[in-house]
Amino acid sequence: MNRLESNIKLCAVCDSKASQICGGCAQIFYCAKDHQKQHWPMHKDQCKPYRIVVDEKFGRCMFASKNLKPGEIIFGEKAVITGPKQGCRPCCLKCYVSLENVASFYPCPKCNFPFCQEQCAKSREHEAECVVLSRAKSCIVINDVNKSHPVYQCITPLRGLLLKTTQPQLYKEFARLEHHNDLRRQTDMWSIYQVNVVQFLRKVCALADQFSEEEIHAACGILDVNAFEIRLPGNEYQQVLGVFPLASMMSHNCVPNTQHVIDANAENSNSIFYSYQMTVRASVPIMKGEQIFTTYTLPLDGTIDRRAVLRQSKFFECDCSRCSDPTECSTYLSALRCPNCSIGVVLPVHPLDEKVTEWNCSQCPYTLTAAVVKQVTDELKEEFETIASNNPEVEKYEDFLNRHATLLHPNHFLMTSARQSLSILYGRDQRFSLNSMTSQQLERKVSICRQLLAVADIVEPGLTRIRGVTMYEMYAPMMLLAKRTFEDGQCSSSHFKKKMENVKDILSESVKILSLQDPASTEGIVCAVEALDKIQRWMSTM
Ligand SMILES: C[S@@+](CC[C@H](N)C(=O)[O-])C[C@H]1O[C@@H](n2cnc3c(N)ncnc32)[C@H](O)[C@@H]1O
Repeated sequence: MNRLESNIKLCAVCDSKASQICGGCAQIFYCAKDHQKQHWPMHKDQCKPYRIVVDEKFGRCMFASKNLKPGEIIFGEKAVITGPKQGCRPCCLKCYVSLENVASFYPCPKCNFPFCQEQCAKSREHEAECVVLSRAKSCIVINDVNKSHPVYQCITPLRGLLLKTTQPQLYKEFARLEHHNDLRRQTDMWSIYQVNVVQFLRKVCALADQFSEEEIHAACGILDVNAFEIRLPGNEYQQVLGVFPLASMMSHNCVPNTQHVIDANAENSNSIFYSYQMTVRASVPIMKGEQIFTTYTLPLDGTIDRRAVLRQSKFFECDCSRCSDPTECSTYLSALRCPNCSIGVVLPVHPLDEKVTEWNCSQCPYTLTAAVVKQVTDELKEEFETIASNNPEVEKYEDFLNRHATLLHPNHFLMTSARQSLSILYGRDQRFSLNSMTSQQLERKVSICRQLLAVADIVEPGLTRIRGVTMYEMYAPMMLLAKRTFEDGQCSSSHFKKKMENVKDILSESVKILSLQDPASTEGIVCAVEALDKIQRWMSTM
């Protein structure tokens, strides 16, 4: 039995009975503080609240090595590379601003790639790749900045590959990531990469002596399987990817227990891409020995869509408890309403066999085939997309909710998405500014936020961005409603005070959650903190 398994904990320095535990990893014990101090130089590299384990199902994965509280940092990590996402529109290769937002761009004199300004073209990030890309200068002609161009597909894999010579230690970390070449070989993407990346880099950029076809495909696969999307403030389209090798060790679960933020302005360090810093925190309590999960999909999507994304881009069949449950942990995010009895919900009998499963009503013999459910859902998705992409308006989403209330469960993912948009639009749409909204409309906004929270708290529980943002959206209409009823003499001052206490609690929680978010997106946090301060001062005078 080793030191960890024994019930009697021994000091890591002198083997005497220990009374203290290392607070960082909860794995090592000491008899006294001075021995802990003495041991730190040896221990610091191993002192982590997680461990990486190889598992038959998940491959390498991460487990908590101590109990973690919600909000506690599990690890922080800087990107080994960043780069444009596949299929992105033309963007600056340094700061990733979309070139459609740039009045006149600066073409790099050596390789012809367009940058938003000369300074970006001369950045260290572009040096090594420019040498390679300049060999293909004549092919790098980007005329239409509103349309994606295939030449952007090779940039991020090339950045990964070039680490081999520019930063061999980082290349080792990059290259050991999962690429699933054997499974990807059968896909359409493989043939696209073969032309746009492999042949382009080997033939046109003359890299055939440096990188085999297999190696270049592996770089493409590593990005598809592991890269995280980086949301840059003010950048409407998610165009940027970052590789964070340690964060890649987190497996997927459709109900994750972590949240991560990526700060795009972290201090520069030795890597040219190191300014992107990821921080991963526990979003709920995680017990020692529990697996640490992130999510590779959108938590508010339904099971069929989430499983399709995971199958196509991550090459596994998700069988987590949410995917296996027809009700999706009682959220009913994929459920339909029964048109036959009007009281039952129609759910898949075998949610993991989505292509063939029957969908049965919970109250009557009504049944639907998987094909019919798919057809109906696809049509509604298309309708929803049209609303979302063409100047989204309150009335259009409300109309969508009304028209499909007899067909879709109130929590169906399309209804929930409509509510998520409405939770923001009410109060922000010019025709629905908070002060001009009727009390009924304010109540509607609060009720939409509550319905959204009820679902989000199950599929993305704990201290999450969606909870912070939704609570922030709730506080102002609640405060206005309380004020209006008080001023109209419809509630006593003690009742009013109680309501305001409730508003303060909601805002405080929102501030607490949003403060854990990317410091670069401080706008919301500053507003929330200011509002909280105002309420607190105001209440102290009541
Ligand atoms: C980002 S990598 C995670 C690290 C990977 N396990 C490794 O050993 O490098 C994603 C891959 O891990 C595996 N994986 C992650 N979550 C999984 C899950 N819930 N079920 C099965 N496999 C999973 C899949 O092979 C997936 O393509």
